[in-house]
Amino acid sequence: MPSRKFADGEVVRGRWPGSSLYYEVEILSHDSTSQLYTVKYKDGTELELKENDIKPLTSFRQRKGGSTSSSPSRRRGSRSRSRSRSPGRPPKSARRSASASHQANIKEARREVEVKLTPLILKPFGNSISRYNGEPEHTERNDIPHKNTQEKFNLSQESSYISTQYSLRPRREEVKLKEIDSKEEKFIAKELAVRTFEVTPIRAKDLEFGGVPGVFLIMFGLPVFLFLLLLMCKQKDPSLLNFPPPLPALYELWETRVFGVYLLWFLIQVLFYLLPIGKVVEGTPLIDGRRLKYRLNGFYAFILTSAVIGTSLFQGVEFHYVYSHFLQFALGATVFCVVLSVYLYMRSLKAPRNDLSPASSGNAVYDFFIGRELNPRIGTFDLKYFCELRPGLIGWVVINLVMLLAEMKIQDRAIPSLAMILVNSFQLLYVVDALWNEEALLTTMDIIHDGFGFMLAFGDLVWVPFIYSFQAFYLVSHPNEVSWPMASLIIVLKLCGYVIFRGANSQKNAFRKNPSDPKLAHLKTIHTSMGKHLLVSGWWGFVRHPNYLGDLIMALAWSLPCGFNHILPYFYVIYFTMLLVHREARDEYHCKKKYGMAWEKYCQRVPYRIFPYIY
Ligand SMILES: NC(=O)c1ccc[n+]([C@@H]2O[C@H](COP(=O)([O-])OP(=O)(O)OC[C@H]3O[C@@H](n4cnc5c(N)ncnc54)[C@H](OP(=O)(O)O)[C@@H]3O)[C@@H](O)[C@H]2O)c1
Ligand SMILES: CC(C)CCC[C@@H](C)[C@H]1CC[C@H]2C3=C(CC[C@]12C)[C@@]1(C)CC[C@H](O)C(C)(C)[C@@H]1CC3
Repeated sequence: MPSRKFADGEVVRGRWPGSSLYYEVEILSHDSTSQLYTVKYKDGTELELKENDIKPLTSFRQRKGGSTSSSPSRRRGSRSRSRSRSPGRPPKSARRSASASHQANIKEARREVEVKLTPLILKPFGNSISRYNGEPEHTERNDIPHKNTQEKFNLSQESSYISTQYSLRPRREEVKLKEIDSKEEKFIAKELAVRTFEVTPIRAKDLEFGGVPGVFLIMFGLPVFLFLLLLMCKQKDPSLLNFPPPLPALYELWETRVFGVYLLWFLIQVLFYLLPIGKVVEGTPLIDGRRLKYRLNGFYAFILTSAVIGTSLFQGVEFHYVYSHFLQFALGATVFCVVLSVYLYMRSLKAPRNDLSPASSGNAVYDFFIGRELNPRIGTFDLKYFCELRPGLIGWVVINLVMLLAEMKIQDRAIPSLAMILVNSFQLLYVVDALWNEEALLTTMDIIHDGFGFMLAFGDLVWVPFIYSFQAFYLVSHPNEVSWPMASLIIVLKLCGYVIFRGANSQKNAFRKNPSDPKLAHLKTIHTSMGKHLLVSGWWGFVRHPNYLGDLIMALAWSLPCGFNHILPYFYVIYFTMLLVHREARDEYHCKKKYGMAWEKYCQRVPYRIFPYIY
C-alpha cells in the first residue's frame, strides 16, 4: 500500500495550481486511491493537490537560510533577489521585520518569483449565464480594473494570499502583454471554475441532512408522512388530536390505470420539453470548464399543456378521476420516483469523475439520496432540469384546477369559492413566474451543487404536486367562506411577498448577468477574492435572503384563505420555513467557503439571515 508523506491536520505549503507560488495550507484528508491530498488554504478554499505540490514548512525555512538548492524555484528566487531595486520589492529591512505568517507568505512568494500583476478582464460567468444564440454577451465592467496597469505585488488582507482576479508571472518572461492576457484569461477562468466547482471528497462530518441515518429516515419517513397527511385531510374533522387514520394496504392503493395516466402525463411533458422552440442558453461552467446548453421552453410547455387541458375539458374528459384517485396518483408518482432514483444511481456508477456532484460523498445510501451525478443526461435531454420545472410544477397547477372542479361538484356550487379562487390564482402566479424566469433555475444550488437522486426526484415529482396543492385539496372537503375585506388583506399580503420575492431574485439575477447594468449603479457592493462582487444594499442589504422572506410571506398568504379551524392547511408554511432555514444554512456554508473573508464582511453589514431583527 503506498504510504503518505503528510498527516491530516499538518500545516504545510501547498502550490497554488498553475503557479509556482506556495501558500500555507492545512492537510484535511488524503485519498489513497487517487493519491490526492485535500488541503485548505487560509481563505477557506479547499483543493486537491498532488504530493509533489506540497512541501513541508521546513523546506522553505531552509531556503530562506541560504541553501544552495538548484531547484527552478530556487534559481528564480536568487534572480529576484538580485533585482533589489525593483519597484515591486520593498526594502530589505522591511522584509526582515515582517513576523506575522501572512507577511512570511508574502515574502516567500516574492522569493519564489518576481511577479507583475496584470488585472484581467473576466467574463461574467460564476453564476451568470451566457447566451450563445446570437445575443450580445455582457462583460462584467464593474469588476474590471484598468487593463495593462502594472500593480505592486500587494496582497490584501481580504483576499488572504492571492486574488484570483490577478495573474502572477515571472518578470523574466518577455511575452507581449496582449498574448499573456488572453492566455491568462483562459487560465483564470478555468481556475475559477475549478475553484468553485471542485469535487472534493466529503468527510463524514460534512454530510448534510443528518448524514446516512438522516437521509435514511427522510427516504422512508417522507412518503409515509405524505400519505398520512393526505388521509388526515380527507377526514371530516382533520384535527391533529384525532388518531391518524391507518395507512391502507399497498394493493388497495395501487392502480395500474392510474399509473398509466401518470406515465402519459410525464411523456407529454417530455414531448413538450423536446420541442425545438425557445431560446437556448448555456449554464454555469462545470468543473472542467464546459458549459451545458439548456433550452428555455418551460413557459411554452405550460401554454401547450393549458391548451391540452382546455381541449380535454371541452371534450368532457372526467377530471374528477384525479381527485377520486388522488392517493393512487400519489403512489404512482412515488413508485415512478423510486424507479427513477435507482436508474439514476446505477447510471452514475459509470459516470466519469468530472460528472459527479460536489455533494456526493462516496457513501452509497447518502449518494442515492443526494444524487451522485450532477447533470444526468440522455443525449441532450437533461433529466434533472426537466423534472425540476415540468411534470411536478405544471402538475401542481393542474391538480389545483382538479380541486377547484371537485369543490364545485362536491359542494354543488355554480362557481368556485373565493378561498379556492385565491389559492388557485396565487399558486398559478407562482408557477407561471418560475416558468417565465426559467433561466434563473440554472444558478440554483439544485442545478449547480446537488446531484440528481431521490431527494430532488421525490421533491420535484411527488412532494411539489401532492403537498404544494394541499390547501386546494383541503378546501374541497372543508369549505371556508372568506369575506371580501379579508380577501383584500390576503391579496395585499400575497402581493407584498411577491414584490419582495421577485424584486430580490431579479436584482440578483440582473447583477450576476451584468454587474455594470446602469439600473443597478446605485447599489453598493463588496469585492470578493473570487473576482465577483456581493450586493450589500437594495434587497440584499435588507436581509441576507430577501427572496426567502418574500417566498415565506407568499406561503402564508396561500394558507390564510383556508381559515383558522385547523392547523393542517398551515403545514406548508411550517414545512417551508424549515426547508428555507435549512437551505439558508447550506447556502451560507457554501458562500463562506467560496468567498471567505468577504462573506464574513457581508454578514457583519447585513446581520439578519431571513427575518429582519429576528433571524
Ligand atoms: N417553493 C419552494 O419550495 C422553494 C424551495 C427552494 C427555493 N425556492 C425559491 O427559489 C429561489 C432561489 O433560491 P436558492 O435557494 O436557489 O438561492 P438564492 O438565494 O437564489 O441564491 C443564493 C446564491 O445567491 C448568491 N448571493 C448570495 N448573497 C448575495 C449577494 N448579497 N449578492 C449577490 N449574490 C448573492 C450566492 O451565489 P453566487 O455568489 O455564486 O451567485 C448564493 O449562493 C428563491 O426565491 C427561493 O425562495 C423555493
Ligand atoms: C427532502 C425533500 C422534501 C426536499 C424536497 C425539496 C424540493 C421540494 C424543493 C428543492 C428545490 C425546490 C425548488 C422549487 C420547488 C421545490 C423544490 C424542488 C422551485 C422549482 C419552486 C419555484 C421557484 O421559482 C424555483 C424555480 C426557483 C424553485 C427551484 C427550487
